[in-house]
Amino acid sequence: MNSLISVNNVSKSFGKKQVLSSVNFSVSAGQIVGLVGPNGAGKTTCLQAILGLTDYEGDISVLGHHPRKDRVNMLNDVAYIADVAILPKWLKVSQALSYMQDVHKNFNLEKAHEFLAKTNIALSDKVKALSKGMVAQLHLALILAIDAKVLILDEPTLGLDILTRRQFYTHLLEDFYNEDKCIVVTTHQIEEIEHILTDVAFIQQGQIVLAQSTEEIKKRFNIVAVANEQLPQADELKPLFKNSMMGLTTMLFDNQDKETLQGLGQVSVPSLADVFVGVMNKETC
Ligand SMILES: Nc1ncnc2c1ncn2[C@@H]1O[C@H](COP(=O)(O)OP(=O)(O)OP(=O)(O)O)[C@@H](O)[C@H]1O
Repeated sequence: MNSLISVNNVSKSFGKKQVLSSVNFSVSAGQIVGLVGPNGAGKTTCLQAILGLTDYEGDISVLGHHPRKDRVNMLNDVAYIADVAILPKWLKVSQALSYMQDVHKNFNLEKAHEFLAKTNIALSDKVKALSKGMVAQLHLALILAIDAKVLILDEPTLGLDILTRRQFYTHLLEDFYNEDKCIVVTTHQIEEIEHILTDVAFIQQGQIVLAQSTEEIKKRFNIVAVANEQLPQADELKPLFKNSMMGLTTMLFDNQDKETLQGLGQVSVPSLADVFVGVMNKETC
């Protein structure tokens, strides 16, 4: 597969505090990767290294460019949303569009107009007069109108209501994504983006603890609603996660034989959030 981003053995410290330790992963065309981890795990630092916004040890290549040494060329084909609230408040929507057209050679004004026409945002509106959700939509219009190969989204829907969050991801798939591009997205609301992810990378204390396609994850992990009389046998198989509620115990298993699990109770495919909780409770995976 055609690798658009490759991160090899990347480490990063702030003073004595190591926040990334030998991080390795790659992202190919067509992949939508969720970088998921608890608060302070190193997600933003990792994305900033990929974008050349912070220095690091190790090697990163984005579309063949070095993010620090060749940043200007790299940014022709990379788009980035860091935070929905960073557009200047005094800016008019029309000025934001002209600015993007002036500074970005791959910005398509017509596409931005088309996108904005689907919203309640007027070209004459100032950013300060827009609601948070509308600022996010404007931001998205500006970013999706860039014909970028790589899109990096760091918690792009933070603070937005559920309808706007859903709309955001729908637009992302319909108006930006195609098989020549890749997206890396961080979020704490994994259940909301699970359906769009092709791959996930779980990060914990600066280390990637699991990096796999969502398809492989669904095959590898199983949730079992364990019957009470089977609890001792189930415990022997060392579940990653165990939850008992109202007399019913559910357990998450990694790489266990399906038939054996079926003997313990009803087996189902876990959500990525279940797998995340299980993997985070385990030291290594
Ligand atoms: N500029 C900085 N100076 C010192 N420490 C920093 C700096 N930026 C981040 N850190 C530390 O690096 C670690 C990782 O932070 P980072 O922002 O990458 O985490 P995150 O996974 O994005 O967290 P969150 O989900 O809370 O946004 C944290 O312990 C944080 O305190």
